[in-house]
Amino acid sequence: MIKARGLARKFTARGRTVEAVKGVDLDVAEGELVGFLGPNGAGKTTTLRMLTTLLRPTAGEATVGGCDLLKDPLGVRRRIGYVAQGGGTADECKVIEEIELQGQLYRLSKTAARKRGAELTQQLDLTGLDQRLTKTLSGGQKRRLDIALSLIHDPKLLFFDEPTTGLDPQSRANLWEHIRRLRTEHGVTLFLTTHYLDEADSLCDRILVIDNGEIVAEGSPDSLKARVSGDGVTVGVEAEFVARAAEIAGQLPGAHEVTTVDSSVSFRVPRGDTAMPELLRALDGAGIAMTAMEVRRPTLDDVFLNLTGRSLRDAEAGAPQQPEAANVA
Ligand SMILES: Nc1ncnc2c1ncn2[C@@H]1O[C@H](COP(=O)(O)OP(=O)(O)OP(=O)(O)O)[C@@H](O)[C@H]1O
Repeated sequence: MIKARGLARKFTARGRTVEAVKGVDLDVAEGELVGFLGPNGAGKTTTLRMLTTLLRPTAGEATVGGCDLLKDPLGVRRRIGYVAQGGGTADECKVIEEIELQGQLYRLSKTAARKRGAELTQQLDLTGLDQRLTKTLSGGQKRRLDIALSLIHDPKLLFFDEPTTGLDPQSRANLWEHIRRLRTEHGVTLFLTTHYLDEADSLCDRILVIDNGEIVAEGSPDSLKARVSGDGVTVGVEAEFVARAAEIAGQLPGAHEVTTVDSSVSFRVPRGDTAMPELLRALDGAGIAMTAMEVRRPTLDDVFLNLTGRSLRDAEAGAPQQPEAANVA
């Protein structure tokens, strides 16, 4: 569905050049739900705007929905839907007017737009809201309307920029369900950007981690977590046996970062669930009783920390500000 090679974009503002995206390669297969995760300013939106023809790359090439991005941008636009970060509805428009207008943009007749609009409003739990002004919708309803509008021409590939930014936890969970259903019930391939770790973790089959305009890791949430940091294990033993228990833990395959505090030993192993029985047996053999145990799966923040030396949250705080003016294509 998406194949990009060396996609890059520079911006020049006030004599300063920002390399927003530095030669990104990416592949998304039909039916995948792929997340583009990175802190503010990492280059997510710029990549998305290039892939959706809104911004011309300064280098690289891509095919999107089977069409060449540079040679056939119209073909790309016909095959994709795009939900922008802030949405695109006008406050004073009624829901039905937005749907009809969107249909017209894709050359649907008024009747066809209404028919498709009715299907989409039902699918996205917006039934009965046709006559409401969009400014009266809740954040979640507005976001679902943005999705409905992006699907009016029945695209099989949907780009979604920061789907749940600004939504309360309940609306976020509800929107995640709708996004999942787009894939499972309607066969839509989804490519979304997010800086929320839990969103990428819970929603996506595969995650591309981007930092400073470069992809620094890629994989399923579980494989990323397993590959980069391993599980954290803490076991409690009687204080007099701590040193010996630490020695035993350190001999487990792949064990690293072994530390002790009072009567507990902490370490990391590739798979905590399989290491625990082995550790239990070894401690038992040495006559040491385990008094407590805890296995913690690593988070995507551990992954980011391992890759970049910064936590994703710190990276957010230190994100560069966007210059005031730029030569947008
Ligand atoms: N029009 C522009 N002019 C100048 N610089 C820009 C422009 N658009 C983006 N940038 C810069 O390019 C870099 C990447 O920005 P981009 O918006 O792609 O990041 P992002 O990962 O989507 O961030 P966010 O999560 O905040 O949306 C940032 O340093 C940003 O300031």
